[in-house]
Amino acid sequence: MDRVFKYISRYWVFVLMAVILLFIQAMCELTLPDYMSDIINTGVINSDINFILDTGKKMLIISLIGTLCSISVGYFASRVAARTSRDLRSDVFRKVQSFSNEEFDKFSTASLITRTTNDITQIQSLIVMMVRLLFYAPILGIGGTIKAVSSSLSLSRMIVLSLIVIFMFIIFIFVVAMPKMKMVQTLIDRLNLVSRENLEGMLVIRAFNTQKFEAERFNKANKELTNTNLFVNRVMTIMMPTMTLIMNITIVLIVWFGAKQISKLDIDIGTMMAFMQYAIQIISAFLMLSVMFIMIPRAAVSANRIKEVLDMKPSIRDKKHTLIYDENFDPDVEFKNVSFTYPEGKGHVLENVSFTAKKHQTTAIIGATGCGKSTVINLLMRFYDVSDGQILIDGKDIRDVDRQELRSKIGYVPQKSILFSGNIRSNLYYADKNSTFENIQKAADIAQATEFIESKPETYDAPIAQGGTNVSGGQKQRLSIARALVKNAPIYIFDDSFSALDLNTDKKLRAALKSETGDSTILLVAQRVGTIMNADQIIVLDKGRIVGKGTHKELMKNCMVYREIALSQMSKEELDQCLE
Ligand SMILES: Nc1ncnc2c1ncn2[C@@H]1O[C@H](COP(=O)(O)OP(=O)(O)OP(=O)(O)O)[C@@H](O)[C@H]1O
Repeated sequence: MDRVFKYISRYWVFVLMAVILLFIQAMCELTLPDYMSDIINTGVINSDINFILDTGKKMLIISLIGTLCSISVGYFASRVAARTSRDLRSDVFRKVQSFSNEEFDKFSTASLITRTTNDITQIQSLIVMMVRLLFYAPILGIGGTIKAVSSSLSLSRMIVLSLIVIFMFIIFIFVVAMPKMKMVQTLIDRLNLVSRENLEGMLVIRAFNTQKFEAERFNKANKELTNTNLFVNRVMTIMMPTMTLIMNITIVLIVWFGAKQISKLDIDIGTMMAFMQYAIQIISAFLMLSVMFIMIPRAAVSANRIKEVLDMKPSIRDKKHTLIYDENFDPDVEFKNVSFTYPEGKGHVLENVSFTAKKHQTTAIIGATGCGKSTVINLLMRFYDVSDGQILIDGKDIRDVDRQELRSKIGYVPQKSILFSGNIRSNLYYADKNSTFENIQKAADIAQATEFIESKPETYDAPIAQGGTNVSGGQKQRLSIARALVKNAPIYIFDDSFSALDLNTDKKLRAALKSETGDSTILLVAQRVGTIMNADQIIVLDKGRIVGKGTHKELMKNCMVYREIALSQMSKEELDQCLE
């Protein structure tokens, strides 16, 4: 919670205003019973209507001031809470953006969403309560106690008794409900996770007819959350009526003992009436504090979850003094004895990988699934850092270079094409918002996307749905290739980016790429031999090790793994034909 208090302290002026107003409000509340006592003792007993009306007017004005203060406090409390949660949300968002893949692997996406939304809402509700009650309740409670004791010490014992009972009851509630309250956020995480998987995997779920299984999975998560919430709410539901009951019993006891004292002429009726109101104020103050202290642990769990995100040190960070590439940038990429193990993984995924991808050349990487092709790309993009060895670009270790600078030199097409909601134009300008439309058109041309873009009535303004669900897999790939090409980067990475293209488009695209991006270094990961066989250099990976390096012809002669892959996809005659 201390982290949250730091955020709140930015708005100390509003908090101070609220505290001043709360003080005035509490003072107003505390003086009202005195006037009530005067009305009874002087006005009612002496049948003095004018006194009753005058005092009534004063009470009305005091009530009005109290109400105005209360409204203003509500305004300040909401302002502090809303601004604090806005700051928290943007800091969490910014932090998450700085995460490398390692941190994403640690927190699930569902959990990060719950932390940014639901957890911060919990804190926001607590802040509103805290600003309103944390100062008000003690002022009211202490003020009420002073007034009650000074009006009747003997009746004050009733209040002490009642507070002891309430205190024990609250401890009971605390012990019973707290463990469940703390579980709620984790259960929301779980429900989010199942919902996300269900919505994202809807097609697979339908294809495999697993709706029933998924419904059961969802119901289980939903039921657990509902039951926990129900339990907590039931406990909270019995809390208020029980408290009211205790308060009413206290009032009855005050009236009973008070009546006896009135008959003995120890106190007058007005004092007893005022005392009753003080008792209500003291008990209410106690109730307000208890409700707040019950809310605090749940919000503390949320605050802790947010702190975990904010305190997470990204495993990949730029060095204090980073290098910048100059205008003589040489886009040669060199892997020098690179080995890599995933943070949560066991054993090397890449072992002693060394090769150089030269400018003006296409370097292809091929190998069986899971052999480490995408890992090579992930390391080059610095989504992860190498465990051993070095990756050099322009002769500089990429760990010494500013990450933004590094990535500005690379046009990257990921294995899974990702488009953003908007339209085709906004997705292509995503790479460079200052690009010219001619450049955009050229990129679309190279990516073989022009034909399908222009077949749409809105052409470049054709809408793209969230996740690019309203275009085909091949069209999505072409748009994401075009987006990378808009950058006019000195290095291009295509991570299995042609897999959804038909062979003809694949061929045309590669030809256009070669003629238009001739000066760049191209790294091409592929599963299809047809896609890479004309590359200047082919790296063959097998279980994270390089087992072959050379041109298609050379590898067909001297690399068994490559030959097996090639022959499993095409006949020898076809392969020879393709090369001619
Ligand atoms: N985030 C991760 N954490 C732990 N292990 C991982 C992670 N990502 C990949 N791996 C493992 O690393 C190995 C190499 O994965 P990689 O994605 O590089 O293979 P690939 O050759 O690109 O496969 P494909 O052709 O199927 O895309 C695999 O065994 C995979 O299970």
